[in-house]
Amino acid sequence: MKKDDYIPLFESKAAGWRGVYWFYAISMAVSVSLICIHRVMHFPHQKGLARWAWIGISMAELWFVTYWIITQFARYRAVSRYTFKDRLSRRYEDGLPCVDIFVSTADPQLEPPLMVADTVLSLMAYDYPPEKLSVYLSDDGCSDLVFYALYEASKFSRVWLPFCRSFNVELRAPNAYFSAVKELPSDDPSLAKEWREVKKLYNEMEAQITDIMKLGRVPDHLRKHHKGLREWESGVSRSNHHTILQVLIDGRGNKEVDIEGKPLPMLLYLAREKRPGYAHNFKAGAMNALIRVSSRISNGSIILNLDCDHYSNNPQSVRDALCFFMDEKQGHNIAYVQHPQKFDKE
Ligand SMILES: O=c1ccn([C@@H]2O[C@H](COP(=O)(O)OP(=O)(O)O[C@H]3O[C@H](CO)[C@@H](O)[C@H](O)[C@H]3O)[C@@H](O)[C@H]2O)c(=O)[nH]1
Ligand SMILES: [Mn+2]
Repeated sequence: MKKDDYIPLFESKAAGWRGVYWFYAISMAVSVSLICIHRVMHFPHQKGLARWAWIGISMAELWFVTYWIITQFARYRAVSRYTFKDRLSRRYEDGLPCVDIFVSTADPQLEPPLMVADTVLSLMAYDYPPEKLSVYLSDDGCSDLVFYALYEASKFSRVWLPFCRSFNVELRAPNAYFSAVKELPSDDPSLAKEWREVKKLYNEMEAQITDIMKLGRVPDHLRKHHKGLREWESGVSRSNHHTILQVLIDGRGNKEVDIEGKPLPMLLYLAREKRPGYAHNFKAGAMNALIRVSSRISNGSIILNLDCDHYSNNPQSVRDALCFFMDEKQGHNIAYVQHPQKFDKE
């Protein structure tokens, strides 16, 4: 590409509402200056407690002002960023990089396995070539309940991914989708039929996972469903166990397909080895373990990291991030992209 031919994959524009920010910043700066003048004018000339109090108050104010100035560095030139995914697709659709997605969970009571399954499904359903996508779940709680939920999610993905694709579903976490779309979304008979079937299967999965949670264990008749559950037969406890690594969907060779015959992304479960007396370093330790494991399996050049309670509400998120990394001019300076977070109201 010649120098002048450069057409960016993203652009940054000054964020809106800058006038409000400058009004706030300037009025704050003026107020702070007035406080300083006031302090100097009221210096207590007599030694004693009043002077020490003056010194204490002035020091505290000085530190607050210093902290405030530092925080303004991140705010005074706020920008909004816009990506051009159509350009990304035109230039790189056949050469898109492999992406490894890391999700972490740590406690099936605090982070319900059904929620973990929803999050994982929203990631598997990204609008991205499935053979280039691998989803890894790290379970620091080392729970067979979580493993079973992931197994159910792997089965449900075979209908959920084609459904999202065919009807261009925006919210690809099934729970969020079915909470938002409570009635039949249109009178198109093919959509109506498929919607009912997919919702029925989702409700079955939900019931199955809710039942095992109530029971507190995976019952024997379900343990037969996946050989991975045998890993829990040898006295595994949360803080003392061997490594459990299970491939639920092996994306290699496009052997595993959805109900439309399209390949599925890879899906893996990892409970890293834990022994008493060793520091495991919480989420950071889990991410390190996933980097080591994924480097031997899919070794994607891009890593996307989410907590299990952060489902993806935009199927284009991976492509958005790639617009930053793959921009010919500015991409070399970018190592990290943070997506905005939204919080669902309870
Ligand atoms: O031993 C642990 C403890 C936690 N986690 C996971 O780490 C994530 C964050 O932990 P949590 O206790 O839920 O922290 P939050 O305050 O909810 O999360 C915020 O704060 C964390 C710590 O700064 C960041 O890592 C998160 O991305 C950020 O959303 C969750 O997915 C956990 O499952 C583990 O994998 N192993
Ligand atoms: Mn959390």
